[in-house]
Amino acid sequence: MAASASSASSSLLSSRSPLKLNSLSSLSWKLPVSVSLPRHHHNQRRRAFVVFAMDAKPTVLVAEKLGEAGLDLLKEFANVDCSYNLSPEELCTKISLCDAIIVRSGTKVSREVFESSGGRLKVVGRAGVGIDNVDLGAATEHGCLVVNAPTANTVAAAEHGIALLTAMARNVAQADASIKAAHENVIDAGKWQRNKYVGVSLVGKTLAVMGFGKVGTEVARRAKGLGMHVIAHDPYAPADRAHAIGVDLVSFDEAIATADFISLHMPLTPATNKILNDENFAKMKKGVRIVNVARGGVIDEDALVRALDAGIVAQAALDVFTVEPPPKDSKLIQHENVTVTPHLGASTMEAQEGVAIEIAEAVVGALKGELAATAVNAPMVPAEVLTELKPYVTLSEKLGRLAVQLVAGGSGVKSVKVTYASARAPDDLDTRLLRAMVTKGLIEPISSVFVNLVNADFTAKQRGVRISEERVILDGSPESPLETIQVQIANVESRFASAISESGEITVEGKVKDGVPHLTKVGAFEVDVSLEGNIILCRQVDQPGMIGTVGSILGEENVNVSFMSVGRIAPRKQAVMAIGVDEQPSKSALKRIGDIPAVEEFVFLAL
Ligand SMILES: NC(=O)c1ccc[n+]([C@@H]2O[C@H](COP(=O)([O-])OP(=O)(O)OC[C@H]3O[C@@H](n4cnc5c(N)ncnc54)[C@H](O)[C@@H]3O)[C@@H](O)[C@H]2O)c1
Ligand SMILES: O=C(O)[C@H](O)COP(=O)(O)O
Repeated sequence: MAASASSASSSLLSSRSPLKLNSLSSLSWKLPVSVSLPRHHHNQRRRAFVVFAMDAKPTVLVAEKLGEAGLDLLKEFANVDCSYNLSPEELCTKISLCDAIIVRSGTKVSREVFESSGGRLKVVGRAGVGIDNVDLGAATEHGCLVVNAPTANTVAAAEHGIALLTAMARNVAQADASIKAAHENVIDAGKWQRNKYVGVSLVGKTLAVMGFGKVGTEVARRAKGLGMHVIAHDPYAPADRAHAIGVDLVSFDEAIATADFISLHMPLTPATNKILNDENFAKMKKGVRIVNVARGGVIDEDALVRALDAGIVAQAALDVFTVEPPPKDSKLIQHENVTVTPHLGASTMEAQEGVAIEIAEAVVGALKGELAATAVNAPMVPAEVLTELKPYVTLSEKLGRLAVQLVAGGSGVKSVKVTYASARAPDDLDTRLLRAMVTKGLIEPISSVFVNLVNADFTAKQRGVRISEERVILDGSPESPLETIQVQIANVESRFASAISESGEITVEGKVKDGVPHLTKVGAFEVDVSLEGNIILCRQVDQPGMIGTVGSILGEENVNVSFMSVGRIAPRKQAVMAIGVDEQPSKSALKRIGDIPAVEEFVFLAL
């Protein structure tokens, strides 16, 4: 084995300047075109997005109100059609005449929209962060680039969070409604209810910020200014960033149990879906107050009504809902201790101007054939490259997912190294897609960001995660593109100490066997388990009967085991058992495994 190669920090789209894919002149907009790539892209030809002949002005449909500065930018380059409140049918009719569309969260850009465009629609611009209203799969299938504006509304969302917090504490909305209702009834003195609307003070109270990202950080700063004691829970945020503004990062349970106020700022992911539920409301201080300007789905809304009725939650202030607009008969909306706004977090003049400029620049850039740094769906990768790399793409993403789940809360991920062992010459292996997929695996489980080849490096850089790559050049014939991929996270603690290698990093390694990605190494331990379903890792004293004992527990708990593999340092010393399971074991099943005397530590990892 000849050792290695270069270490390169992420460079693709490493700044916000777009990557220019092609020249504009003399090319037609009607079809994606081919452009030559440099040597390290195998001299293959790939399709770029949209290209216009200089004489043909594209048409941009602006389907929801957009700030003037953004409209002006668009008009310099395109015909702009501002048509608001289109019905789905009207949108489908109009779209066949448009090359790009710009929306906020109120317009559904569905599969039907892409189908109705007859191939003309090339760019969707989301003037905001969340892209849940755009069918990304359909966009990609139709070769349509989706871009968003992820940063311009952060402060607006934070300010709205603070507005809801203070208004809720002082019953502003309820008191206002009561006086107005009284005036409609020709001044009913009884409605001048100074005693009913006595509020609570914020100073000295504990605020738990759940999700210490862009918005959460700004909320924390502002709450400190109000004299609140601010704690935060975010398993993936670096503790030093929190300390820098006087905020302590704490566990989820500590945050919800000690808070007088809880403000939600995490993305809606499978892990955060209904994270505030009956079980967690029961752990809260009686009389806690809750603010949500993140996504409605992070709260189990029925459980919140129960918690309000039981007096566990004294008040809630909500900007977002599982279904928007919420049904008219919603008990939550009608609850007297609940204050609501119609998803207004991003709705300030300033944020909308900022978002408008951000999205107009991205859409114009995309129409010119540039890959925008805020693109959220995949550009087209040459079919030949994709076919060969497909299992390695899956392997890369899953190794990233495993590695980040092994990080202990509060550690913060800053330095990741990806090592590719291959007999291919470096020029014959384009690792951008693999690096992007490792990044996707690392970042998506902990964020609302959609990561792909276009935005992976940008996203990593924005989050302060440095991804370096190393090549180990193997002897032999390069039949397959890669032998192994290793992902290492440095300077972190692990939830599973055995995942730390001798050199001190969380280390996971895998390879593709018969087209299927396998995990082959965890820390210093060699294992072999196919990366399908989920995985339990257990460190134990190597002794007879362990596989049977763990297998029996999982069998009794109706959890199907797909693979089991044991890697050990030496007979009767320590061993790591990797168990592939189809279902997520219950808490009690995991506890039973943890209670086996020979088991020293274990962790469940979702793929
Ligand atoms: N109401 C609005 O109009 C409005 C406006 C902007 C953003 N938002 C929403 O606010 C939320 C935050 O946006 P952002 O721009 O700050 O995103 P962000 O990606 O910058 O921050 C999200 C943070 O949540 C953390 N996180 C992930 N999983 C977590 C978990 N299980 N527990 C605790 N923290 C977790 C991440 O580590 C990250 O630091 C998103 O849901 C976004 O859609 C709403
Ligand atoms: O995702 C976002 O950016 C916010 O939720 C704001 O959505 P809006 O643009 O519809 O106000």
